[in-house]
Amino acid sequence: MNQQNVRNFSIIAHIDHGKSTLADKLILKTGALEQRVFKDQYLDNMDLERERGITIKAQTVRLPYRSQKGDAYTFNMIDTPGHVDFSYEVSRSLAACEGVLLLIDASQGIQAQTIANVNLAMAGNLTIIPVINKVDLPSADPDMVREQLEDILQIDSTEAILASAKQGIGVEEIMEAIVERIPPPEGDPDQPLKALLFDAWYDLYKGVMILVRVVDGHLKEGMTIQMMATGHTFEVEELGAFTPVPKRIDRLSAGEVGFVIAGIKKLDETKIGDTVTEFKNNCDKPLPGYKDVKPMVFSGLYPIDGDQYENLRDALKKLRLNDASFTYEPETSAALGFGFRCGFLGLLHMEIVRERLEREYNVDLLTTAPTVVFHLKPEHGDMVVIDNPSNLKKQDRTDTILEPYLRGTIIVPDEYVGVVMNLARDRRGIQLKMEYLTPKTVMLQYALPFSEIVFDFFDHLKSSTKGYASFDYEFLDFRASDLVKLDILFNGETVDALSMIVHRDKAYYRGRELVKKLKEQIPRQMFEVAIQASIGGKVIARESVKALRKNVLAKCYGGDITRKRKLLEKQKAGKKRMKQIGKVEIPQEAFLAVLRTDVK
Ligand SMILES: Nc1nc2c(ncn2[C@@H]2O[C@H](COP(=O)(O)OP(=O)(O)OP(=O)(O)O)[C@@H](O)[C@H]2O)c(=O)[nH]1
Repeated sequence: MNQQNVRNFSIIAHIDHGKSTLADKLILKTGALEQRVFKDQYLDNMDLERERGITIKAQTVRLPYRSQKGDAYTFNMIDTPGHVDFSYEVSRSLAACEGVLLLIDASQGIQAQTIANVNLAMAGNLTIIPVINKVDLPSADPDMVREQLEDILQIDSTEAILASAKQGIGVEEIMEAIVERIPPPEGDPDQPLKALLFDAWYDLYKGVMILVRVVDGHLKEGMTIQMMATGHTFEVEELGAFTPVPKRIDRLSAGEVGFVIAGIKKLDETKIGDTVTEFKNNCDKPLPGYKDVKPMVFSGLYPIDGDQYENLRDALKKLRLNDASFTYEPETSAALGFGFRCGFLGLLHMEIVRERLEREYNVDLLTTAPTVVFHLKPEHGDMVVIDNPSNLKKQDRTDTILEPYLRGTIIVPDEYVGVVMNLARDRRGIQLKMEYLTPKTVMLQYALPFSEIVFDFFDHLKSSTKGYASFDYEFLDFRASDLVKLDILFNGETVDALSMIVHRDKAYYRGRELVKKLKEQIPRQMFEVAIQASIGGKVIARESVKALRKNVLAKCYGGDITRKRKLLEKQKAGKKRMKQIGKVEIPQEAFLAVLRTDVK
């Protein structure tokens, strides 16, 4: 394909503004896939994505398009995820594009992630085609969105296309705009190969597959390639593109996007953001690459049944092949035995990993309460990373504990400004900025401790603003805070997996709330269970669960042995998600009780 007739673009939007629906329509309209084989949201092919209706992993498809003037084009379309946990995938995708379709819901208008994504696109000097979507809705207000485009994003609103991805309105116009407005890729086909590796995953049948955008030169089968950051060399076995079904092609030229299979055994041998070049005919210098993504939220994963430890290790290894953004390493807990400490990008990411492990690899898991990562700086000596509160052993007065802060951006109608300010203050937020975007819409920016927002901030924000607020965040820095370790004891024994690090001013409140919630979660046992919260050895709260003897067999008068067995089986199943700690049996829910306590 002539380089002049290639268009590489992404669709960016706030969550639920209709990216996947539009992507589907583009696939259908270009005739890449027949209606017969088409399933809604074709690109969301992971089961979980389909069930939750969200896009997790960015997908790329190559689409043929014949313009109204009759010329043939190739579109490379990259669908991007909308949730803030996965925003690193967005910036990755954008580096492979010359333009974006900026989708805005006509009834909701510009939201926090719209702004974050536009900033990324502008930083990458990409052409932006604004699309006002969902114009079919009775509540659609395209004029309001046009005004916002001008006022908030400084984008010429006459360029906006009115569309309904659902009903197929405006799709032709969008495809023509892609041809007319997005420039073809630059790059010199006669230079040595220079390609950006922007995604990689492990395919059960084909092994590691990498997705590249060729900048200069070309790739062809049989070529020996070299990864510039790692130095590894491989021979190209197969090249192809998703159309959306994988299709083999023998050459990828400057400006094109496609996948490469090159006998790469482990995902670790590839580095996303790396530059791929030809071995012995290297390009002069690598492309700028990406910042490494670091997990922000940590939690312990333990097999319910200790015998499943090796299975869990295997499952984690396999899953990591497909998701390099999550990390794991073995850890032991006095309470829970052998397990793994895992790092995630955020809570949604954590839930997804947990579900995939249980569903795809069939291991029953116990998850401990998530925590953010802290830095401990002793007066003398090196900084220690604390990704598990129980590792914070003894605190010296001279120790400094630092916690991660985020820059949170909130956009709300002006009548909710007071409510948002109160909420941010309760969460130790420091206001950085307040700006009227339009006479009725306000943007507030706060420096917020991550630990204060990780669990329930967004829910509170949504409910206190009747759903009108939108929120986006990015990592800011680590700051010293007055933090203490809160321990939980059952009958005098500390349960390390329940420890947490909290701000001193909130420690009493959190301790009291947590023991109350735990009391609700712990089933009555044959003896009384005392639940205590303590800080530095001093007990600050206590509740107790009264003793009870639950005799399931009492109901079985007579000697019906099958019935008796059934009841015992039932009781055993009920215990599945219990963990024996000392003499006390603790259900999974108890470990997550902290998620149900108000952070305030
Ligand atoms: N009425 C109407 N609904 C739409 C339109 N486009 C999308 N929707 C609906 O909006 C919801 C979200 O659409 P998606 O395409 O999943 O949104 P998304 O932006 O891809 O969401 P994420 O992948 O989770 O970021 C779905 O229920 C769609 O059916 C439209 O033009 N009109």
